Amino acid sequence: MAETLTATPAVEKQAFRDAMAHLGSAVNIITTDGPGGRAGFTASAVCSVTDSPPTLLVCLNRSASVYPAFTENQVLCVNTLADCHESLSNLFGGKTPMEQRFEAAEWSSLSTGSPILTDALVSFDCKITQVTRVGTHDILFCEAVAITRNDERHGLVYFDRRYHPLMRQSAC
Ligand SMILES: NC(=O)c1ccc[n+]([C@@H]2O[C@H](COP(=O)([O-])OP(=O)(O)OC[C@H]3O[C@@H](n4cnc5c(N)ncnc54)[C@H](O)[C@@H]3O)[C@@H](O)[C@H]2O)c1
Ligand SMILES: Cc1cc2c(cc1C)N(C[C@H](O)[C@H](O)[C@H](O)COP(=O)(O)O)c1[nH]c(=O)[nH]c(=O)c1N2
Repeated sequence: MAETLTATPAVEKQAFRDAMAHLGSAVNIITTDGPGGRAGFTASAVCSVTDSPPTLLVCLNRSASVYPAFTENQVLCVNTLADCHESLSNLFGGKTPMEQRFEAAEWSSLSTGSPILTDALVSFDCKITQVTRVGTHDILFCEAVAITRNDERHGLVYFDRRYHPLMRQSAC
């Protein structure tokens, strides 16, 4: 007997989002620069994939205003935010004009030319090596070509739709 195909997902979008709000995650500003222009957005959908070659993934909504810049430049930097970066995260989280986003912090560059946030916890300067399309998002697989770290700062976590500082354990 033919199986009935249905467009209704087993879990509704809102139920999925409510559930995902229970997963704490680091907060990152993903930046790029190149022929497609300078752009940046806040992302929590970031994780390590493999260390050989050193690869992270970043999930980017194709409807975001920054999407064309990332696809054209093919490079990006994952700037992981510290506890002092809550307002910067909101600024890069949508709607604000691009110049205004970048004016709010200091930037340098490493290897690819993507903006490096000078006081980030860690910055992974990357080239995009592979892209997989899933639903509304593109999964960008990114190979790190340079890294800069700040080992003193405290972290920032997004959990339950709010920001929380994440303290380093002091040395004993
Ligand atoms: N992966 C993403 O695209 C993502 C992640 C976090 C937040 N956001 C956006 O930031 C804003 C505030 O988010 P919030 O966490 O305060 O409340 P929310 O209710 O919009 O989201 C709750 C959680 O659901 C997930 N989520 C939200 N939108 C998603 C999407 N389009 N695709 C996949 N997962 C998604 C995230 O894990 C998020 O933390 C919203 O506009 C949201 O869409 C997007
Ligand atoms: C805490 C938090 C976390 C995320 C986001 C927002 C916030 C506040 N946003 C949304 C993303 O930052 C926003 O869509 C972009 O800034 C693009 O917005 P404009 O289209 O330029 O207004 C987001 N978008 C995305 O494509 N992938 C992600 O992982 C996340 N994560």
